Amino acid sequence: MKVRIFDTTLRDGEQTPGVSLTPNEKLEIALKLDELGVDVIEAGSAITSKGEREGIKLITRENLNAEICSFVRALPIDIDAALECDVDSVHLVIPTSDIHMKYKLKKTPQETLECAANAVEYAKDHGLIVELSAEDATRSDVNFLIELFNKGIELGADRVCVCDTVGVLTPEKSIELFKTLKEHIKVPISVHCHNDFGMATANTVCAIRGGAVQCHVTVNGVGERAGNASLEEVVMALQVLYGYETNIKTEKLYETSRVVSRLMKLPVPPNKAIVGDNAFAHEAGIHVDGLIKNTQTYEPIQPELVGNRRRIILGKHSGRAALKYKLNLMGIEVSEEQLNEIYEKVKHFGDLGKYISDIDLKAIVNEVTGKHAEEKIKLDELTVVSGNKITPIASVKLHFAGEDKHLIETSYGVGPVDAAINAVKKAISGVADIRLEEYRVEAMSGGTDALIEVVVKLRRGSEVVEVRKSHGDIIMASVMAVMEGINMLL
Ligand SMILES: CC(=O)SCCNC(=O)CCNC(=O)[C@H](O)C(C)(C)COP(=O)(O)OP(=O)(O)OC[C@H]1O[C@@H](n2cnc3c(N)ncnc32)[C@H](O)[C@@H]1OP(=O)(O)O
Ligand SMILES: CC(=O)C(=O)O
Repeated sequence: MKVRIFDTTLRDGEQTPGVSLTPNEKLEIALKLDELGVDVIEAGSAITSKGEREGIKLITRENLNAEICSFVRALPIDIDAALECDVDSVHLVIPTSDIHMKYKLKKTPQETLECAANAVEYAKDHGLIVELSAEDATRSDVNFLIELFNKGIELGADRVCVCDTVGVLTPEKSIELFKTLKEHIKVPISVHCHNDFGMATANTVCAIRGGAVQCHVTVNGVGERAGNASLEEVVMALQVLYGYETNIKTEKLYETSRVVSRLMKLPVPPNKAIVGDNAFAHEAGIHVDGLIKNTQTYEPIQPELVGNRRRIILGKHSGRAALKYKLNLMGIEVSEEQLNEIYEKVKHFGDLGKYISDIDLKAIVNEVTGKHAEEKIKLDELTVVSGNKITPIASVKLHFAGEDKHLIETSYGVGPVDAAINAVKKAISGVADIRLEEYRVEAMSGGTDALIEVVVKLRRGSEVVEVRKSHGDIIMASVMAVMEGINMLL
């Protein structure tokens, strides 16, 4: 069976406290979602604001493959706002639990039912596809839920949706509830789960097993409070563990995750299933040994299937097989005796609480083999000028050891860090094509004099290095990290 994916990253996902997307950012995410293959894009809630409507309009103008939907309350004013944006469908929501009807809506169940019925009729009269959605459905009387859904269906609702608004569903209850609903509802049933108890993925998958045919999900599981069911988890669980099909091009999951993370300014936790940077990372020696022999020993799926990649990390838990593998990848040959010595040093640094980066490993190898890699390009001078009445400007003087020459370059930036890194990039542009793929500030203790840790990821062709540098000055930490990465790639 093929499950329809209704993506609500741009609506419920954008309700993540503190997140707000510009119209163009919404469009960028919508284009990625369409490429990914979602069936429905809930582009927003048209009544919310002028900017929200601008974003939805930008998306509807693209004529994407996905159905474009707006959230609406059961109110004509919301439906009119959605119509103004030219959406295909509305996610027409009405609360059905006693607590929501009594305290929030201030309506009796009968008045609520009439409110929903009028709204469905209004939306259908205006040519919209209607997904009639019961808010707080999982704390509602199931007979009332069925009555309300069937009233809506009578008036033309095309689909219905059961919302576990505060995430209190359990997998067992989910299967039972959807089995019951399927017996009484003759249109496609959708499920919308929240992650308050970390059960959103399990509850969504169980809803499908019970009889739902469409699920509401968000990229990276973003959303209100603890978030929504995560698109990547639900899709992969449905496909790999239960044998359902979806239209998702799974190899685009990782890149979609990173676009959403970047635009929403919400980092993806390293241990996030499927798209986390640790989802296919291994340190434990026994695991890495197994992986080298056959990746299936410690990976349920291949990282390429979801566009992620395998990472072998060296540290306290590493074994010799991992070390040999890493050295081999880096093109470093050592004797068995040197290997043992390097291995002991890796363990020693691990015991000190350190993780061994590629640079650390190279330094250890150099120490053991007596070869000292020279710094090919050295930062001689760095000057940065920034302030409230000046475009940040930086100049760097680099020393190229091999040719014994100096190069001075100047550049602007949006801030002093950007200006400094732009100046370095400009200076080395004639030497090698090295791109800065990722820049983040990872750890900051309190206080204006705190130590700043900067992480950069640089690429030269197919070679990628990640470097961390700490310094009390964020500009120095940033430039030192970039310079070290450049030297590694040269
Ligand atoms: C579970 C969910 O995720 S629901 C979706 C949540 N999304 C949003 O809230 C979108 C962003 N919201 C907004 O921009 C604003 O809340 C607006 C524009 C929708 C409304 O703003 P306001 O008119 O100032 O109303 P406010 O937000 O204070 O209160 C909500 C009103 O909608 C009513 N309402 C809530 N849900 C529904 C519904 N499904 N159908 C009909 N009316 C509803 C409430 O009863 C309340 O009405 P009242 O003012 O008569 O008491
Ligand atoms: C409609 C919705 O987003 C919810 O009930 O959670």
